[in-house]
Amino acid sequence: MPVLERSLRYLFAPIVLAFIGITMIQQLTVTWQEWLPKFDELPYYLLTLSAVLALQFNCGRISYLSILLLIYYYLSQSAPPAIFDQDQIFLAGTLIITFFAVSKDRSPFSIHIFKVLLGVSLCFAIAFAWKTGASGLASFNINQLPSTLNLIASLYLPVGISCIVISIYTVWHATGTNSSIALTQFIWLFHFYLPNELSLAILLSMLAAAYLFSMLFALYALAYKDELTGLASRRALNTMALSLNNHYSLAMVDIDHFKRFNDTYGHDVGDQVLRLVAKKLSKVKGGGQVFRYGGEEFTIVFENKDIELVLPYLEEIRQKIDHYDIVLRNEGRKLTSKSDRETTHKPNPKVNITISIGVAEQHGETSFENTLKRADEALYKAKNNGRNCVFA
Ligand SMILES: Nc1nc2c(ncn2[C@@H]2O[C@H](COP(=O)(O)OP(=O)(O)OP(=O)(O)O)[C@@H](O)[C@H]2O)c(=O)[nH]1
Repeated sequence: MPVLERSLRYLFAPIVLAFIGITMIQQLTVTWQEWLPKFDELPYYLLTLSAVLALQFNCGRISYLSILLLIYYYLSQSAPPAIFDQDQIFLAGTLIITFFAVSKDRSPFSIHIFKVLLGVSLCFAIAFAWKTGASGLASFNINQLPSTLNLIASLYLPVGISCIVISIYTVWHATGTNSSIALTQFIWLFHFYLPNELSLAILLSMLAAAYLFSMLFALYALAYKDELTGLASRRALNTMALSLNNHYSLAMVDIDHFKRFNDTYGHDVGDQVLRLVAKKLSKVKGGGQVFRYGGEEFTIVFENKDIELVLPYLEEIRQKIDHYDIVLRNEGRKLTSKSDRETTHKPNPKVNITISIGVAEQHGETSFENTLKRADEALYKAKNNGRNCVFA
């Protein structure tokens, strides 16, 4: 996925959506004044739920953040902690969010909990030291300090650096969890810089809801996406079959002699080839929806399309894969990128793979399983016919 798309999807979209959400809730709170006290309890339930769910799915970072926010909310509702002032808490929170943004998800019930405790304590220590140092600087005649030292005396510098680090990391490692952590930073900034705009209870409830949604999406991907190729999985195909009408064409695609390919070049290269074929297949024209059926088999469903209409699209994709040269690196026999190929002087070995396709049409009352079986039979014929062809 290009960097721009990753930035839009994982960094800017969640923040813009949260901003729109905040603005809408602000409008609503004007008319719902009497309901506001009822929201005070909500972060306790939602953050606890997200902490427990995150524990269940080994999303350690979301779990820790939920617990820390829960503690912060509890303390801010009762007696604010006396040892730290607001600036120190704000800076410590920012550093903790940055710490979680750049660390990996580990099981919260492992030895890593000590690393996390150490990291969090260190963030508090840095915040404390920074503020103390900044106060020392401020005791000078601050107007005589160079502007960079003025920046240090305020919190803009560390907070700015943290925001940049979180943003880069979120775009670089574009995942739902990292996106949620970037959103945490946004909500944290909003809470401290605009404290009177929206109550902490509503902000934290929104954030906890975002955590829960991100976990829900991760679960959805787990159930309906194939991990290796990123295509929709066989389970997704079975679910789609329930909503298909009685008019569609279905193609079964199989890579030819894939066992031989695996045996010659290794399983890792085989995996790369599967990804490559999946990428090519997903560009099939005619509105075909591509699924990984299992192993080296794929399924393409063309809704409301006759078989005569889809045959040229399938033939086109077969030819594209047939004509595609896969370049292997000499050492390690790994696939190379285009730039690698251009910079390496020694010509790398090229290999070709081909696919066979069997296609069947559903037009009437026969079941999905029946159509799938007929497409499989057509595929069998394509294999017997010498492979690298489309058979209906
Ligand atoms: N690398 C890799 N190989 C896989 C994966 N899933 C299945 N395979 C391999 O795909 C091969 C399928 O081999 P076969 O079913 O015998 O078929 P084939 O060698 O493609 O021969 P034909 O289909 O008759 O052309 C096996 O060697 C499997 O190990 C996977 O996820 N990754």
